[in-house]
Amino acid sequence: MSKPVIAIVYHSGYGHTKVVAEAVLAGIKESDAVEGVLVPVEQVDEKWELLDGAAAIVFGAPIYMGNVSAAFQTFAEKSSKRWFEMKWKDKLAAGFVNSGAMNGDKHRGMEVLFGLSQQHGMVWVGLGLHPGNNNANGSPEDLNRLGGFAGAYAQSNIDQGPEVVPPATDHRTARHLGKRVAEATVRWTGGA
Ligand SMILES: Cc1cc2nc3c(=O)[nH]c(=O)nc-3n(C[C@H](O)[C@H](O)[C@H](O)COP(=O)(O)O)c2cc1C
Repeated sequence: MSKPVIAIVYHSGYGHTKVVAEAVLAGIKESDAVEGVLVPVEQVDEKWELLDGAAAIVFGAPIYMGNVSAAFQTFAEKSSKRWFEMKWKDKLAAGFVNSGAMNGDKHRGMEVLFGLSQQHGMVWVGLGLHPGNNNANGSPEDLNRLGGFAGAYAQSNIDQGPEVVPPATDHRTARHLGKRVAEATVRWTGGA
């Protein structure tokens, strides 16, 4: 039997959110029992069948003007064709967002990703971590330094390129999400 597929559907206008998507993929790849695939929204028209066959879909977007980017939202609207037949019902879902500001209205974007998953009848997997960087001994190096619960949050200084930001700590948090979704997928599907 083939391995359950976890697709990561993401948009990245300038490469920063792509780095986060790659970190999620690295976490998925820690498991031999599942297969991870990156799907940039620009390529989604060739990937609908792959998404229909996936066991889990992780959604990722940069925050533009306090919301997920328009390109991601275009993908979300195109996915309505799947919604009519409830093709994604009972797949696992998870999300990650990335923005320039520490807050930057990231959670608003995360709620859009969650809402998309619920429209499709999917089952949401959160981050499953305590917040880091929230006490006297805490540090920006902590896992989950931005203290998210619903998914993986990342922050990229707006004057630095994706080879520098988001920082390694956010890569680790995103990697944790990928690993968690892989483990959840094995439990949810009964494994390969
Ligand atoms: C059109 C536009 C709007 C943006 N709006 C926000 C915002 O509302 N909040 C924020 O924190 N950062 C905002 N940013 C910064 C981006 O979220 C940040 O640069 C992010 O790393 C871009 O990711 P990408 O390279 O994957 O596109 C905006 C950037 C652009 C280009």
